[in-house]
Amino acid sequence: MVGMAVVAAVAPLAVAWSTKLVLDRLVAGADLATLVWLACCLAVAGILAAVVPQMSRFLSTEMTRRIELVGMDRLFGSVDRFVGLGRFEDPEFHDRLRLARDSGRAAPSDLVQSMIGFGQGLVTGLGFIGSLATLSRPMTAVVLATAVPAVYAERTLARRQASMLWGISPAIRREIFYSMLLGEVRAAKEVRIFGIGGHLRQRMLAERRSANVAQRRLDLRKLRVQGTLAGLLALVAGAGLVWAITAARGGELTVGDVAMFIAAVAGAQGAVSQVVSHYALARQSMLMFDHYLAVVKVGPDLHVVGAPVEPSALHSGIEFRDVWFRYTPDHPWVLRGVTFTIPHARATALVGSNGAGKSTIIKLLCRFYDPTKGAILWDGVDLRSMEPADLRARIGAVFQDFMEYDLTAAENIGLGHAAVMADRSKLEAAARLAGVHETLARLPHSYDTLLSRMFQPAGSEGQSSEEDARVGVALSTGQWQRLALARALLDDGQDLLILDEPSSGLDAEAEYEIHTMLRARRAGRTSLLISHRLGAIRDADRILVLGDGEILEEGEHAELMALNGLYARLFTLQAQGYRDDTAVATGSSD
Ligand SMILES: Nc1ncnc2c1ncn2[C@@H]1O[C@H](COP(=O)(O)OP(=O)(O)OP(=O)(O)O)[C@@H](O)[C@H]1O
Repeated sequence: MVGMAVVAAVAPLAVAWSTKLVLDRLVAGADLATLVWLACCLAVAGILAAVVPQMSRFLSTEMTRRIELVGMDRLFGSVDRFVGLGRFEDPEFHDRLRLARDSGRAAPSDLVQSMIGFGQGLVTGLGFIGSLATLSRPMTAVVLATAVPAVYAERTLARRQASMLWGISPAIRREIFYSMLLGEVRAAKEVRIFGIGGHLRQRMLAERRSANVAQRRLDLRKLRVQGTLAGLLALVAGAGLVWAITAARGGELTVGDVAMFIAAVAGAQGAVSQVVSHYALARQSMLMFDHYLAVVKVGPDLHVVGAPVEPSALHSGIEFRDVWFRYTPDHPWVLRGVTFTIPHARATALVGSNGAGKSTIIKLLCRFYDPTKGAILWDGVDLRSMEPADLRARIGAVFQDFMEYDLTAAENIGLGHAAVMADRSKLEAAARLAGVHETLARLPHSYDTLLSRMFQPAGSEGQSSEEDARVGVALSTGQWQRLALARALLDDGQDLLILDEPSSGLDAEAEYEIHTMLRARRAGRTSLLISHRLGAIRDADRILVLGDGEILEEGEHAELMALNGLYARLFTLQAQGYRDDTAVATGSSD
């Protein structure tokens, strides 16, 4: 690209000088051979001037593609190294990530291109300025002087552009959110049943309008500044032309000199604008690249220790010791001095009303966050002294908001486990445990069927079987839930199995089956189960009742019933519901 830039920089100079020489020799009546030779030089310079920009355009897009790959790899490599969840919940981080993604793609190549363009403009500019200086020194000084306000103005505009882009980020983020709601299948049902499409569209447009206002304000400023500068340049060129024609008429300049003068003024001005605008682009790219660097170089999101302790296979239990937690200092306390133990080889259940803090306890257990006060101990060792990845390797989990991957059934269970993907028996065993094997085996391509909510793409009839395998099959919510369960059950050797509402989407029979399976599997293993269906957890070895961020009750089912507290009330309420229905059914059949 540098080579191309040198040729591209020199070619216009060669064209201008060849033109001048051709014209001067023509007027002086030179011989045909000289004229033809000069014309050939002019033609070659013209061809180079025409072709080189095309070639350098290809090279620059190729360079952009390659830089983009490196940039994306480093950016998302850094994001993947965030071990906690806190940053993902920070709106400012999302704005920065979006700008980092854009600038990581564009800024490095923009910077390289602007540096090359800068150098190219400098070479051409110096050539034309030198040529102009041979014709008129005052004119050269005037052309050079116009560069000073241009540099200042473009520098200011670049800074304003970068801060405007940061300023409109929240609006852009909200606009993206509304547009996703309008186009996403998951939101489509509610958008239609509640008729909120128009409202969301208006909100999306309002965000776009507010971003447009800021962009327009800057564009108008650019128009004023750049328009004034362009007018100034045209004025200088026009005045110079008047002088050149007058001088040629007075015999001071030849016809070739006039052609050279016109080319030199235009070339010098063009080169000055090129240098200035590339300088501005470079500056803006560097300012925007700060967002990329901010993400790539950001420190760890959770406390790290120099020499992490390897978590041992669990043999005693996990203890929450006076754990206090709030998501940020601006949020209220979610857990207030929670103390309890999840004993080894026992099934512990966590119950409590909505918002009591059950899922938060799980997030702390997986070390997605660290306690604000207090400690969580794995066989007596503080989780904060462990590498989160080592800890998580010992935990299997089904989250309440589990993921549905638009991938094949096999990948949905064994994603990331290359060995398991090759030997399907383990996959199938996990699927059988979760009660989803039959469903998956019946799919058109069995475990290799793509599971997708995006359904069949248009015009898929008559496609090859390879294409056919890419056609998605939709599962029901309960089936997806079983898949998530199979994913958690895949690794048999995990020390702790966490199940946050693992059966909320299942029918009664399936729930019974799954719970019988889990009960059998839990025996002798450490598990933590959250469920609002108290029938599902009544046989747990220990039930913890959480309320308002505190452990209110603790014990086995019978003990808690005898206590006649919150658990007993909730359990009786649920049981009552079933009994009433049974009574009605029995009564009617009688
Ligand atoms: N990421 C978050 N940022 C701030 N507050 C949060 C966050 N997640 C949860 N909360 C708050 O923490 C409290 C406990 O939430 P949590 O999800 O742990 O409750 P839960 O007991 O699991 O409820 P549910 O039974 O509805 O699943 C709630 O008041 C909730 O608003």
